[in-house]
Amino acid sequence: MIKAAIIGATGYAGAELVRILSRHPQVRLTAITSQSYAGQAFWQVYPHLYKYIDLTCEEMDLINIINQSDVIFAALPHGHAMPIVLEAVKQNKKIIDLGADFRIDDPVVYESWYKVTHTAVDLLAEAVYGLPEINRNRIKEARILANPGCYPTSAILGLAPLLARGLIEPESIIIDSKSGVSGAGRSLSLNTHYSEVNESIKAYNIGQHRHTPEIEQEISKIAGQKITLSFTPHLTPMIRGILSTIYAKLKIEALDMDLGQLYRDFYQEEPFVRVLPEGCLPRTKDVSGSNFCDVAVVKDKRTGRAVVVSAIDNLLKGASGQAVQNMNIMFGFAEATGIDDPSLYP
Ligand SMILES: NC(=O)C1=CN([C@@H]2O[C@H](COP(=O)(O)OP(=O)(O)OC[C@H]3O[C@@H](n4cnc5c(N)ncnc54)[C@H](OP(=O)(O)O)[C@@H]3O)[C@@H](O)[C@H]2O)C=CC1
Ligand SMILES: CC(=O)N[C@@H](CCC(=O)OP(=O)(O)O)C(=O)O
Repeated sequence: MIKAAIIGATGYAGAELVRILSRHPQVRLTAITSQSYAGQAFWQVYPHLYKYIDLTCEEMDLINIINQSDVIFAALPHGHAMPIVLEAVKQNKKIIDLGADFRIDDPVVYESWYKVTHTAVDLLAEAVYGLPEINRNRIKEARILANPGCYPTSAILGLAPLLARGLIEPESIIIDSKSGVSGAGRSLSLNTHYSEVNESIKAYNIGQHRHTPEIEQEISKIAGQKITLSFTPHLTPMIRGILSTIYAKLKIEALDMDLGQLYRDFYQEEPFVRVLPEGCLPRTKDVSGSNFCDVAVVKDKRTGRAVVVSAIDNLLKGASGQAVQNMNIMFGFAEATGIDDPSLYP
């Protein structure tokens, strides 16, 4: 049994961590923090978790919280994880950051996209990008785990088999992603309130979304060459889910290949990637509340393009489910412990 703390437990990602970890057989939750709800019982903030845990939200007393824990989850807005990671490393504890602060290898790239000064540059090289399907062996040894972004999870898992086999023209990649509104977090904002998002779909941040360098960095590693791509996110009137549709020009040698078989072989051993049978396409509805990433690949013979569709729940495989999957790997627990129930969401 390990002791876990969640910093930022009252956000959407943090609340999902509370829900999963409160039922995880190998974990005891020792502390949950909040900036605005300190002193309140957690269930008062999230009534659907009444009787799951009896912890009260507390202020971030970093040194003590880290001292009392074996693993710390940081679920804060980007720019806030650096002091937590520094203290966790000082106390030689494992830290899983759900934000973006340790995902980008190059601090200059991080600072230019996030407009935040990185204050723990010396630790960036140690951080492991936590996509188990790609980095499982490194995750086993990780002390600092950079949990991937939600859009990048759907994009990288969709592209990995084609890139690993060198079957697409790397500069031809276009990623078109649609997200539910919970991807923007719980804080109130004009862009995400009901009458702005309901019955409406819009593209945003074209060519300048912060997940672009993260996707490019990780798929470049898989391909073994530097890749630049087009990524367009969309906000859709649903609460959870991301559907990514990815287009890429196939190389000549791939035109006659069975791409579905390629994907099935690539993800054969993966507990959380489901390559759908031919003729079936992923839907956000089918992964909602689960840690699954559903994937399908279609060869568009007329244009010579591969069209890949992937679906995840942004709060689970795109955030907290994946964070627990990573924790399981880091501590040697069975990888699906606590996240193998497809009805996770009440
Ligand atoms: N939502 C999603 O789908 C995904 C989110 N992530 C990442 O996970 C992290 C958390 O996201 P999400 O849960 O959506 O965010 P929310 O806005 O829903 O929650 C943020 C949490 O951080 C706390 N917080 C906010 N500002 C501060 C601060 N200055 N100091 C201390 N605590 C603070 C909030 O406390 P309080 O409640 O008291 O205000 C809350 O607990 C982010 O980095 C996000 O990018 C990653 C993948 C997907
Ligand atoms: C719908 C929506 O607004 N989505 C968010 C996703 C960001 C997120 O959660 O990602 P990080 O973990 O990298 O901050 C956005 O586009 O900014």
